[in-house]
Amino acid sequence: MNKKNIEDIGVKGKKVLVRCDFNVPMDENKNITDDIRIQGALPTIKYLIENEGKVILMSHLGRPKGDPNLKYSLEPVAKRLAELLGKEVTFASDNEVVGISAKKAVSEMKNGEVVLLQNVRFRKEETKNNPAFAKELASLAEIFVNDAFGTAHRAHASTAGVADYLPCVSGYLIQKEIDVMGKALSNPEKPFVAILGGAKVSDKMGVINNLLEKVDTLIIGGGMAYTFLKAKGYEIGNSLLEVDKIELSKELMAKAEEKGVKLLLPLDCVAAKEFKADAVHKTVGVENIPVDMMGLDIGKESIGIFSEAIKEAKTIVWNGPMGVFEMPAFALGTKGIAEAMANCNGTTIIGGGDSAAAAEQLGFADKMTHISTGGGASLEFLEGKELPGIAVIEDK
Ligand SMILES: Nc1ncnc2c1ncn2[C@@H]1O[C@H](COP(=O)(O)OP(=O)(O)OP(=O)(O)O)[C@@H](O)[C@H]1O
Ligand SMILES: O=C(O)[C@H](O)COP(=O)(O)O
Repeated sequence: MNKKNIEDIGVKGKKVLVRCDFNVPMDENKNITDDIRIQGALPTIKYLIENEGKVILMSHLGRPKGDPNLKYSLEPVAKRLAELLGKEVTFASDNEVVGISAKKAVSEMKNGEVVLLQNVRFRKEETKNNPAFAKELASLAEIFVNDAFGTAHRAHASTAGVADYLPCVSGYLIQKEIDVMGKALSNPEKPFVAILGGAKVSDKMGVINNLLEKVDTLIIGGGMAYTFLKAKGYEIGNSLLEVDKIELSKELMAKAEEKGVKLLLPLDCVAAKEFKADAVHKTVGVENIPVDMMGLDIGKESIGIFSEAIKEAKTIVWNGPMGVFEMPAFALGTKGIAEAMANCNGTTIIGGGDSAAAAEQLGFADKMTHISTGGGASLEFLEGKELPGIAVIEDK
């Protein structure tokens, strides 16, 4: 993708407004439980500091729905960021985001200093992409850097609207995300294998449809596999089923055949009586799922077949866990796939969300080529959609 980035624009002495995605998980005591998105923003922030820009950061956190609810304050992020940078980060706590303290902090900034604004979703106008709010944000700065890949699928005031009033370039995080995933989609080294899992077929329809145009092998596991198995005529007991997607599953299987894409579905599964961590369970062939049980993970045979396909691949994209990995009894399938990816020689890309969390939790994260910081955004990217936060970045 031929977009301008921060190196294409002079930042020395300039006020630079940077949209990050600091939407990080926190526990009830407001401790950040995973700071991967803050870490992901550091290269851009460090570049701007080193090149003597005045760095004004903004982000959303959670969904406060336009109310200044302090449960969603970005103050803990300012603290963590300061620790990671080893440098003071001034937090402008105005509930109206662009308020007295933000304006004062920005007007007093020296080159290389960092200010973080309050959660942009404290303003109702943010998610409506209101031009007046976008203009207010833009009035703080001279350059807009979008580095919020995780929010690039939202056309909001701070992700897209602000670009109507300021020159807009990308940060390193967005650039890396679009470079790695863009290359996998447009010019993948073959064989190209995609693995899709997670709960719902409906969430991934567009992704399956787009990837069928590009991959050599498509592996489908997780809860969504049962709708495909049902479409093939298997009885799936109490497993997850989207009845209204059975026809579509048939169409997608027909498309795979027509395109010469090898479609792999589970051959066996770990079936349980209940959706519970300590539920009675056993491994059965998919043709033998008892009527009173539900498939909560792929079985060993499936792990073996899927791993073989991964071993041969040169490009692998994975989105969605193979089973209910949050419960140890049903995490082996997801672990097996993560392990096969970690040990293969190809380019390995994890499309964010739950699969990224699973790879992290299971200890394979540092063995992957790229783990996207976007959940919904990476899905839309894999669907082949143009993301509004990327569309606004100026072309080279
Ligand atoms: N066989 C199954 N039955 C029921 N739930 C399942 C099954 N397999 C996986 N899941 C659940 O699917 C959920 C993940 O689904 P989701 O579609 O959100 O994945 P994801 O695409 O990785 O996440 P995101 O959309 O955030 O990127 C997990 O919580 C997991 O427990
Ligand atoms: O976590 C995410 O996927 C992004 O930060 C976007 O958040 P949203 O779904 O609340 O817009």
